[in-house]
Amino acid sequence: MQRLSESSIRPLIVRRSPSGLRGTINVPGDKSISHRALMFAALAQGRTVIKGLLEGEDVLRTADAMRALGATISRDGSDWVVEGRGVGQLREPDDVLDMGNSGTGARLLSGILSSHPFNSVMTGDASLRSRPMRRVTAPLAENGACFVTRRDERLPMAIVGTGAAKPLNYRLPVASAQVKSAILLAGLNADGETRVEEPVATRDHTENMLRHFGVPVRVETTTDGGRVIFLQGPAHLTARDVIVPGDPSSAAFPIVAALLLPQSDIVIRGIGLNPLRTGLLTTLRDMGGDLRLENERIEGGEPVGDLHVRGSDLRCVDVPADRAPSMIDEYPVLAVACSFANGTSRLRGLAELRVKESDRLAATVALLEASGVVVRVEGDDMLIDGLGAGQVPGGGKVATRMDHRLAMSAIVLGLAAGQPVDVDDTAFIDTSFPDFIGLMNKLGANLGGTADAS
Ligand SMILES: O=C(O)C1=C[C@@H](OP(=O)(O)O)[C@@H](O)[C@H](O)C1
Ligand SMILES: C=C(OP(=O)(O)O)C(=O)O
Repeated sequence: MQRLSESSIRPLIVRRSPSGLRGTINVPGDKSISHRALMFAALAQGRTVIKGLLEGEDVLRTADAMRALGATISRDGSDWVVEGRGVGQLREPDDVLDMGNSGTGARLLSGILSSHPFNSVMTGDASLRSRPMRRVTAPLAENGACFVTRRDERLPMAIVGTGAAKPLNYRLPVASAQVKSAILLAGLNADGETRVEEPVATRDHTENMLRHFGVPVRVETTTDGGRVIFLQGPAHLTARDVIVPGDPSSAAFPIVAALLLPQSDIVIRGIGLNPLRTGLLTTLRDMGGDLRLENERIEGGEPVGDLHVRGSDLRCVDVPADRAPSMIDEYPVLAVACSFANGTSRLRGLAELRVKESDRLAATVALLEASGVVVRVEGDDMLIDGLGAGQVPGGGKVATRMDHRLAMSAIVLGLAAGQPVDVDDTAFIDTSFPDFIGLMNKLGANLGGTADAS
């Protein structure tokens, strides 16, 4: 498969859409669930068939890593087939594991590698090499593994795993499903009970999928809305087929674009509706967005539905900090929606945005300011002075900083703004949403004005 290269850039000039968006689409498979499906299938005994796997760059890196660790992974039509090795049975990789742009791949894999008795080395692209790893290496080192990172706790890092991992008892200092999952994955090959406490509930795909693979996971809810997760190791995973729902974080882009363009009327089929992922839908409804769920059902153990979206006049919103984990990747595109709303919006508690593929707090401010929107940061909150439907001047040049969500947010902004928006590079969209531009064009977005690559 082709791999993203930091030197092949794809600029795009985005012009206002001539009409509203119309049509019915499916978005690609959920990225979080896709990473986990490959990892858990590799840790299971037997053969797992995965339907709807996201074939984005981030997930393909995870597939490569699990192959390097001894799993057999192949594509059969549109299905992916994994012959697993079993917990504790992965083998030492004979080369560096390159996780590309993916924080989820790197953090979750650290948990697996820490509790296997061999050595490995992990790296990533320039974006991933700038992201903090201490949040996983600090707790995981307590299970007996040893990590040698660069001096500032960044990748590349060497991991000396242990075959006699101690179970961890850890309270997360930040709301992070990646850290929670890394600890649970390490616990699969530890001797005894692993306990992870999260002060705010984060996406629970790891807990759900472990149960699906036959591992008893106990969850208690704390009085202040947090959760404690218990897992008994060593655990045995039995191969079970997986169906991956459409990614609500990817759906966010066509959803916001349709809301901002009058006369839009679209349906997105089969979106994952796990309640720990639907903060954006709640927020857009609070803003007056015309969003209707149809055909709600359970598929592959996760709630899914079809979402009907119509162009809407939006009003400003005040988003509480405790909603952040349920929409953490959606803030850049929500900020775009707020720019076209009436009144000043306040998005609270966004500290974690500073450590994503880019500093998304700074990058979102730059994205909006370049197109004539007044926006400011107060502590960890972002305040956006909305200009009203169709009133954002546009004309900005956007630096996407190796960040797929920024590139897609800039495209949504450009589709609804007055003047063309100049996006420096759209290549990283392939990490999570291959053919995003093709799908938007299918809805009538008319994204064609590619500038010359330089
Ligand atoms: O566990 C996961 O699959 C993810 C968790 C989130 O990261 P954090 O755990 O850092 O919040 C999210 O931003 C990321 O895109 C996917
Ligand atoms: C933060 C993201 O992903 P990751 O942490 O896996 O790089 C994202 O997809 O927005």
